[in-house]
Amino acid sequence: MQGARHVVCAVSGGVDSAVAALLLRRRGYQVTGVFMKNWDSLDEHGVCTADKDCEDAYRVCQILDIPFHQVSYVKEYWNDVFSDFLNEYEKGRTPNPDIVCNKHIKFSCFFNYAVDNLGADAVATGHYARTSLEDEEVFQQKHIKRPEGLFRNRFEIRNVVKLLQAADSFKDQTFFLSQVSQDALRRTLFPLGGLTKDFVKKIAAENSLHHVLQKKESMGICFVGKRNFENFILQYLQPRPGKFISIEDNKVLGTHKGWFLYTLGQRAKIGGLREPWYVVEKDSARGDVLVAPRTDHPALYRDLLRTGRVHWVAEEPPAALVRDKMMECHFRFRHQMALVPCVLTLNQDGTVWVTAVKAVRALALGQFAVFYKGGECLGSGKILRLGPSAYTLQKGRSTPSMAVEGSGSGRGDSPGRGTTL
Ligand SMILES: Nc1ncnc2c1ncn2[C@@H]1O[C@H](COP(=O)(O)OP(=O)(O)OP(=O)(O)O)[C@@H](O)[C@H]1O
Repeated sequence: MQGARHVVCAVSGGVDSAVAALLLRRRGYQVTGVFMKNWDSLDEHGVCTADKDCEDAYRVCQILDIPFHQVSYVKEYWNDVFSDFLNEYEKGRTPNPDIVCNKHIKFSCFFNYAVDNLGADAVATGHYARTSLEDEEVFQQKHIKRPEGLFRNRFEIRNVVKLLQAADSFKDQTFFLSQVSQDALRRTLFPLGGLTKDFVKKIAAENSLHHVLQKKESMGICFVGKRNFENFILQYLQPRPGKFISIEDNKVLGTHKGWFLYTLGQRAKIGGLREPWYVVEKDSARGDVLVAPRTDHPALYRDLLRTGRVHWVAEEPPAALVRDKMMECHFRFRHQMALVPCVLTLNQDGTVWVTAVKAVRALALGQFAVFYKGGECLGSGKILRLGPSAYTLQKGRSTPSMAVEGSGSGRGDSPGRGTTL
């Protein structure tokens, strides 16, 4: 009889991956923990947080009595994630480095290392997500003792694997996994997919994993940490001074150090003004940031966008979308925002138009539109073009974000509702 199957678990030093590794051990797998060092600098207090996290990850592996490895993807992270992050900001977009990191680092570099160097049968992470395979396996294990060979079939039979939302819908992290490849997903376990965060913490407490329980949840962009975003980004991008301009009367209200410091919907602090103003447009060509006087200003609401080429997790693209050229589903463009019903229209170049049933606040170029249908995360595409806001339509003017960008040039296709962009 063969030995237990080998699962390499990404252990970050946090509670989720610690419990993921613990559960895998309990399921009888041979587990190895790997810590990835992706960012190599000091935090706002001059402490290298990666070193502290690595120590915590090492302790997790000691407590669980599993082998520990550390790998450095500092160079890969810089080239594939951080450079993209800076480029996107320079273009006036709002990037999502966590989605890009999962695609290029965790589910590519780490996945390949685990399989090729450590001989893993599968990898695992502490993400709150599920796959269609996971469900099948649970079902099979309920009725029969897992025979040898079942595990092998699980990874070798070329069934399409779906990415499914976690049972804990508040913690669901499929948004961040929406660009993961089918090959990696096929060999990935998400042991926390059926659990709530509270339950995960309880398991950690009951199993001597107190040191990871005390850590704070990772929030925001990991490499920025608690630092002031403006100070952080200005270490890497040259200031590009420009004007704050009121969208209502084109009045110049003040100056800023660079449009890349602002995201749509964000409150802009304009020197000397006490009343709040909100960013509604960025004109990277002129360097201006257009602002509106209310957080719910109609200039912030749009119901139409176009993505770049969509990455479909399971079906490339969904058969119904190919057949009908249109498909109803839901989307979100920020983690944990409520899902928005929408209609997708497929273009020949693999991009899609997304028409939301009602206008949503603060859609921004560069964010990912992530698509869902019936609990399944279908995939995502980067937002490269926005439709007009009700306000701009009413005023009869075009805005910078409506300009053609990158792929998705709008050649001869339309969202199918008579909108002209
Ligand atoms: N530096 C790292 N080294 C190894 N694995 C990592 C690292 N960072 C993240 N991961 C993996 O990715 C998963 C999701 O990470 P993320 O930071 O988004 O979530 P989290 O809820 O804070 O997870 P955790 O509590 O395990 O830190 C982690 O559970 C872990 O499996």
